[in-house]
Amino acid sequence: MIRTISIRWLLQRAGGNPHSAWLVARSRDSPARSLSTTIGVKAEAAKTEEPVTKVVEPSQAELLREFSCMPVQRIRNFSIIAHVDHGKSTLADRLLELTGAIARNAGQHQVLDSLQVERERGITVKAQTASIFHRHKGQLYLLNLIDTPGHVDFSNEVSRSLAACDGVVLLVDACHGVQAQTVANYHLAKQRQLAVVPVLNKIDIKHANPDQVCQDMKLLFGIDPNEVLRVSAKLGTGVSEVLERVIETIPPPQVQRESDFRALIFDSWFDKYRGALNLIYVLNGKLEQNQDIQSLATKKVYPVKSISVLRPAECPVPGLSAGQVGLIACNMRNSKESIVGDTIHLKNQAASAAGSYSPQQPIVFAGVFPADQSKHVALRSAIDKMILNDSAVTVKVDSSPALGQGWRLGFLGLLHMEVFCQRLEQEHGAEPIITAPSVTYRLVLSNPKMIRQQGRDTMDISNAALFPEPHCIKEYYEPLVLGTIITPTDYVGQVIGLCVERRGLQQSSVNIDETRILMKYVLPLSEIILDFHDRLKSMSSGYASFSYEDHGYHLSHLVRLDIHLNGKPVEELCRIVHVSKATSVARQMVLKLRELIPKQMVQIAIQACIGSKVLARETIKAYRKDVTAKLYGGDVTRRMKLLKQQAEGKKKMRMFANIRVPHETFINVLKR
Ligand SMILES: Nc1nc2c(ncn2[C@@H]2O[C@H](COP(=O)(O)OP(=O)(O)OP(=O)(O)O)[C@@H](O)[C@H]2O)c(=O)[nH]1
Repeated sequence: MIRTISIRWLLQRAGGNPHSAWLVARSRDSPARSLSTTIGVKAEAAKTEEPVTKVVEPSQAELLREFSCMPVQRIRNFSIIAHVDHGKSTLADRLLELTGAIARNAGQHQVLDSLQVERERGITVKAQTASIFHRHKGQLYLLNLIDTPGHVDFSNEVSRSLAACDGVVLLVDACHGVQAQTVANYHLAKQRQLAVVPVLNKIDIKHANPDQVCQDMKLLFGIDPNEVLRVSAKLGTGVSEVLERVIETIPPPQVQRESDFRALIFDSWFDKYRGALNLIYVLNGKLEQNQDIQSLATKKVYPVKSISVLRPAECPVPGLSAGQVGLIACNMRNSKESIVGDTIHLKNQAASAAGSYSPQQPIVFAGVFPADQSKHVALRSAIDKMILNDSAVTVKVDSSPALGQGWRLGFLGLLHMEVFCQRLEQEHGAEPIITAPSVTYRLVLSNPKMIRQQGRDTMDISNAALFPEPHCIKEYYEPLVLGTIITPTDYVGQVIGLCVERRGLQQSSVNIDETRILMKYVLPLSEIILDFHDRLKSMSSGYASFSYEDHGYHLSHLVRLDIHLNGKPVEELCRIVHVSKATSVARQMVLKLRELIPKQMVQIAIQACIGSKVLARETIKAYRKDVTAKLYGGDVTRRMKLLKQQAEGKKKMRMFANIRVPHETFINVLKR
């Protein structure tokens, strides 16, 4: 006989506390008692002497009810951090499946990589949050999981995610071992004093070497090999132990429920109907719908229109308490109002800043202009919506005689820039022109007239078009980075060759084990932003890895390299380069442009120059229509006449030549 008990009735019997009712549901001492005090159970009784109690998983509605009254002690906030492709999103999938947040075998992979650009490129570019419930030793826990990106260009996403966490799952691929981004992310977590759960992934792969990787983790991070969990995120092996370890090792949030409401905005995005949505981490007190909140940065007041929790789909909840993560809509309109890193509190209550998160400083700058000035407003609105979702991008108004009004955007790397532009196109239908990206150089001016204009004797410049004449400059400085490279010893020669070619200076070299080496190099930032990572990967069959940190400015000698098409300078293509690289860069650029610019009705001369000195030149021949095709036999003079007419027509056309340069040329020309 199966009896199903009404949840409402059981809740009443348990004094309205679903959790205590749930606990009793698990006791199996007497059939009568279990039947009368159990929530969500079906009891199979009578058939056997020993009654069997079957616990049914709580429904979504019950879980959300649990959410509202979840004590802080049963909340864990953690991020999954790792090097690129070590399996973070796959592990997140398994955790979501295991906890019932998504259906098993739904055929969807990397569920949290929901952006089109993430699916197309197979990489995570945005950290994504999911609140999941898991029962451990009879108690239900709320786990806020954040899947972070692994690529160095999106490290801002990792830092902002860690601001809302008390611990991390440090995932390491059992085949590739510890990589440069593993080291960088581990130190980021340690700086914030977060608990670390070390996990080895991909143990199902035949040539995986988990013991060796554990030894490397011991050497580099001092992690005891016995503490390292071994899982296969793909097959699901050992994944439940990860959840158990998260609950046991990561401390509950250090928050106060009794004090006034205070929360950190750690992500935001734009919704067509509701405006800017803010993902918040509540540090103190409680927030409920229709309360008025105030931004600490702007002092503006907003009514809370809706509150929801991400599971990973949005589920409305009546309120959020300290320690919880949730999404609020409150009529904020743009990135000037919804600021990632800002603190919100209740209206007219004093509050201090909630978190120590501040976005990373961009290192690569590029001009972004509408292809047609009539699209200026649409592009501005698209950029504004995008920076709401990507707080690492900086925007300044810019203008160019050739391209009109636009913006100068700052990014964390070339991939970041490419992804941003791809998202502008895919998510907002904008197709801007992007100028050659550049780092910020520092110039000490010598010309008193220039100094008077600038008001100071140094000038920071990232736009090559504004590079002053050489006689105005006393000293040039360029930004450096301290790079960490981990490579198998087999490729050490090629990797050192690449670093030397990129003007790198070796600082140290340590053998991690017999097969791998960790090297530190000081490199000019301009030499690594474009294709250093790709070259490193391809020369080491994908095994070497690279991460970097700021290393200040260094004296240098720079020149401005101009590109002329049929004698006219193309401002978008001019670049600032080190003097020792000018000729080789000039040669590469003209050859690349010859490939990238399609043949047109006129001949195109491509020249790379410093001032009036031409360093390299290539020509793209014009299309030639076969005007003699219709002739059959006949006199040769007739043929000559037609060709002469064609040549005259072309001469005329060249005078009005308007060369079409495809949009993507401006980025692709820089890839070697
Ligand atoms: N054999 C095997 N493959 C795995 C395992 N976990 C992940 N993979 C594969 O590794 C690749 C990368 O997995 P992702 O989950 O996208 O890696 P990620 O760390 O999220 O990548 P980024 O976010 O771009 O840094 C995918 O092809 C996965 O199928 C595993 O346990 N075993």
